[in-house]
Amino acid sequence: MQDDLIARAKAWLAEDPDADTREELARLIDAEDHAELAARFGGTLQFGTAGLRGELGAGPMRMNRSVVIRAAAGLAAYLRKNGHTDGLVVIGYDARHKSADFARDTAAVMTGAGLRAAVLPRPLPTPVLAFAVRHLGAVAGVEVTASHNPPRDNGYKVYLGDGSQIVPPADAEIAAEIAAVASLTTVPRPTEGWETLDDGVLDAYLARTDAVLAEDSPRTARTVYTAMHGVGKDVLLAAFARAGFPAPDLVTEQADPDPEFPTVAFPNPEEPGAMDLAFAKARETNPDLVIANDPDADRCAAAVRDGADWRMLRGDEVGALLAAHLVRRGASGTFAESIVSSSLLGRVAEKAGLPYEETLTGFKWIARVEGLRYGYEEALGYCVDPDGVRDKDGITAALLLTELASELKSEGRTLLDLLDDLAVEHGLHATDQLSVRVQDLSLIAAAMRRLREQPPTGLAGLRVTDAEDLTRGTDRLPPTDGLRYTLDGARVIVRPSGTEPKLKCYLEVVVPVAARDGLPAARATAAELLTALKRDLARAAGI
Ligand SMILES: O=P([O-])(O)O[C@H]1O[C@H](COP(=O)(O)O)[C@@H](O)[C@H](O)[C@H]1O
Ligand SMILES: [Mg+2]
Repeated sequence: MQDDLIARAKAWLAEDPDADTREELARLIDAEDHAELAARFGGTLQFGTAGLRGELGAGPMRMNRSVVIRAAAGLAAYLRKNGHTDGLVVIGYDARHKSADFARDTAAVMTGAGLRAAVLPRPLPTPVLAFAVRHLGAVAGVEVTASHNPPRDNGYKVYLGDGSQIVPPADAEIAAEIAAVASLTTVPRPTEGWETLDDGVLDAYLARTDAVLAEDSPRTARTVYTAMHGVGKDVLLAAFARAGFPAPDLVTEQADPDPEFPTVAFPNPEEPGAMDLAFAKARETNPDLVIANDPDADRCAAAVRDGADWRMLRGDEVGALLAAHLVRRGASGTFAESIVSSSLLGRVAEKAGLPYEETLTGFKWIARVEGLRYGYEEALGYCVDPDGVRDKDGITAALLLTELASELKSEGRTLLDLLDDLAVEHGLHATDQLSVRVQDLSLIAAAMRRLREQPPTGLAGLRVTDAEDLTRGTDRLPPTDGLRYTLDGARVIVRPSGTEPKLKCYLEVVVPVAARDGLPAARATAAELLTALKRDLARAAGI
């Protein structure tokens, strides 16, 4: 067994084109570090919520040049089998460690497979790549990014010609082609022959952002903006200037790309502390709104002044605000969200007489909803212009939210006032998340098992009226590893993250509100219920 492990590691090492990972692997082999080798050679990275994602390092369970070359070769084989023998593959990348190398390897493999490859001119937001796929008539797209993951991670998002990320069965078919790549020596990798795109594609993306805003809407809201050490700044500033918004005040320490993300523990606006510098700036400049992108700028977070200080809006709050704004503007088409997001969107759509759909987690699902006009997920993702970008887009979401803030400002109101309106109209929909990061992935499986073996019959004093195991799928949803509990006035979903070593529990309580003056009491009740739900759920899951 252990000899086999060493043999596999040596075979991998012999083909590894990257001096960094070669050195790392040679050290592990010399040290006969079986535990580390088993962790790296115990399987292969699989497509998750958003493509491949994992820690940088040597071996098939890590992100590295060998894994990327195999992934690209598998994708090329899949495209060729599906009749795209000389189609265009467009490739984007963020500013993480190795991202540019992985993009170049992908272009080389596509070129070697007889496809045409075009690489974006520099590190750019993921939505620019998603836009470029359809704009350029590509048969596929790849974005090298690990989004908001820690600095040591990287990843690989795969899009097909419809501009959306892959879903079953394409992901399994591509995975089978990847598994069939026996040796890197069978993968031709020319050193040239692909195109590096110029700024034309970015100009076209920016021109398209015009479609997001109403022609004569007010553009007065002042903002503070952080790019979270990622690639969003230049494109966001260009889009804001084009729209005629005041230039955002930048969180300068986080404005430019830095693969070490030095000022934050995790470059994710959802994580505690990530917004500290943005809040400090906001206390100085007192804007109408604080906006953050995640490092690949497909997420958009927002914060507002609430009483004496600033507070983050939850993804579900921003999701409802944007929906209400689009409804006020007379939008038509389907509103959609993932099942882990707030049920308030369904209420808003219903009231407006608009079709509404629920999907599994991830924009690979939301973006495919037929007739989609607006889609969002609680993880700070919003698709506000599906004809432009069939994925979440942190730039256009920021534009639309800033337009809404401007419009409310012109009425002497704020985003919080609009949230109050929604609560009075539809009941207070309060959400929270219990998210547990683990070192040892088996803890997540153990928690899921425990919940399956001993399903809770009540949580936070509320009765569980329905317990669904989503691995069986439902009449509307394909199978997924998740559990959903319906309670009297609450809903809980538990699932393993598909992008990070985390167990995520999504909580929602709905508290009726008779009139505006009942809001503070409703908020207090909701907060208590959410706290109790977290406590009882953690106990039931043993986490
Ligand atoms: O990382 P990003 O910004 O691309 O975001 C990715 O991960 C999020 C969290 O997924 P999970 O809960 O499985 O970790 C998903 O909601 C999103 O659709 C996906 O694109
Ligand atoms: Mg992202």
